[in-house]
Amino acid sequence: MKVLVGSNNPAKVNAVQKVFPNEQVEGVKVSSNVSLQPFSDEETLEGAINRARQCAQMDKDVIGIGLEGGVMELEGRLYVCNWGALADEKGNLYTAGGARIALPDEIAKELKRGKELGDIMDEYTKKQNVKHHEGAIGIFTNHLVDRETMFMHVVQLLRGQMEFTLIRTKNGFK
Ligand SMILES: O=P(O)(O)OP(=O)(O)OP(=O)(O)OC[C@H]1O[C@@H](n2cnc3c(O)ncnc32)[C@H](O)[C@@H]1O
Ligand SMILES: [Mg+2]
Repeated sequence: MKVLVGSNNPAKVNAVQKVFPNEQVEGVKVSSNVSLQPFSDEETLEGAINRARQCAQMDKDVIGIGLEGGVMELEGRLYVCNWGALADEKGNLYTAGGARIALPDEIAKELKRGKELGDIMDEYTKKQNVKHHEGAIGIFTNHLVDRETMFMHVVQLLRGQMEFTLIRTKNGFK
């Protein structure tokens, strides 16, 4: 079985490879078909599903995984949020959400002005491509949880749900 990941971002592809160590994992460029900066859980999840479904249709005997980052507002604060989806050729779809943390006000302000979080983080840290490395979550947790680790958790939740369904179907329990 091949696992196609709808992104070439190493933080995403490496997370999937670590959760599927015995499978061939490949990153492929697909469109999320949502905004470059999703601004709600709904839009972020939709982006993940769109990526996963396109990957699942690309080849035979593959599963497709879509991982999408975004931001969402809750009680007046902006949180970075993450969603994942796993699709197979038969049309089964599994979804899971990742950790979220509140963003500092100065970051939220820039997001509301229309800037992308990835660009804001590069300016803020004076680094390049933070989104391919530790991500906003890594920076604002003092590197205790980086973007790859956070996505690994999402992918574990996806793989676990798929396996649960496969075992349930095989054993016939409800
Ligand atoms: O190449 P792709 O797969 O698109 O990877 P990406 O880093 O652009 O990630 P997403 O499209 O999933 O994220 C949507 C936007 O949110 C930003 N973003 C989300 N989480 C982030 C994080 O932890 N650190 C930095 N930017 C993040 C990112 O810059 C994107 O512009
Ligand atoms: Mg992107």
